[in-house]
Amino acid sequence: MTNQPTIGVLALQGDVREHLAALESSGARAIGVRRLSELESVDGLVIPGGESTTMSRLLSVFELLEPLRARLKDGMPAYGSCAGMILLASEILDTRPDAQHLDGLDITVRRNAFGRQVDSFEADLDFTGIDGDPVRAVFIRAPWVERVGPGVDVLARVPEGPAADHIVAVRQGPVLATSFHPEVTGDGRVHQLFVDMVRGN
Ligand SMILES: NC(=O)CC[C@H](N)C(=O)O
Repeated sequence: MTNQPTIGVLALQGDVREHLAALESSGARAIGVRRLSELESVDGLVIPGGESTTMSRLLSVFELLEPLRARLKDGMPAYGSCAGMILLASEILDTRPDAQHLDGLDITVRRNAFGRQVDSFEADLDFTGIDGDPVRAVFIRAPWVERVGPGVDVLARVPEGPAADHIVAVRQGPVLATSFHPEVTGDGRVHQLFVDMVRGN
């Protein structure tokens, strides 16, 4: 890897373009990943928001599920946003029985967790590892994290309101996940954090 890492965005479904742009702004070379050769060529991978059960089905259809599990097991850096967080988890609550997951993070997530109170909302988060202003977080039918394993750092929680204290950002070694969508706010700091993680890997 040169100082400009190549970072893929899983491009089967979801808001791929926004992530590609945010990664490029953070100094990475960004490519969409739809096939095995593309997956093999990247130094790290973003799994975008979208719909986790659909994406899990498409991962099987495109024959990327096992290769992606293998790369994660091998230590490839990854960042999952919303549906991407769900896919990276080791356990998913409130999903379909046939939904697959990638086992890249030792966490239990609850899918559509905020939906019982409100589908979508925004909040300002204190985010460990990101200095300065709070991170404006946009949640869209988002999951939250109900359990973290021993090697997992909690980076952010909902600050107030009915869902206060629920975990919405975590990191385990080279794998980062957020319940929310930093690619839609124009604040590049979460992508910058991930690009720096890939550089440091
Ligand atoms: N914005 C999102 O990625 C929503 C995630 C979606 N609710 C799911 O279950 O996959």
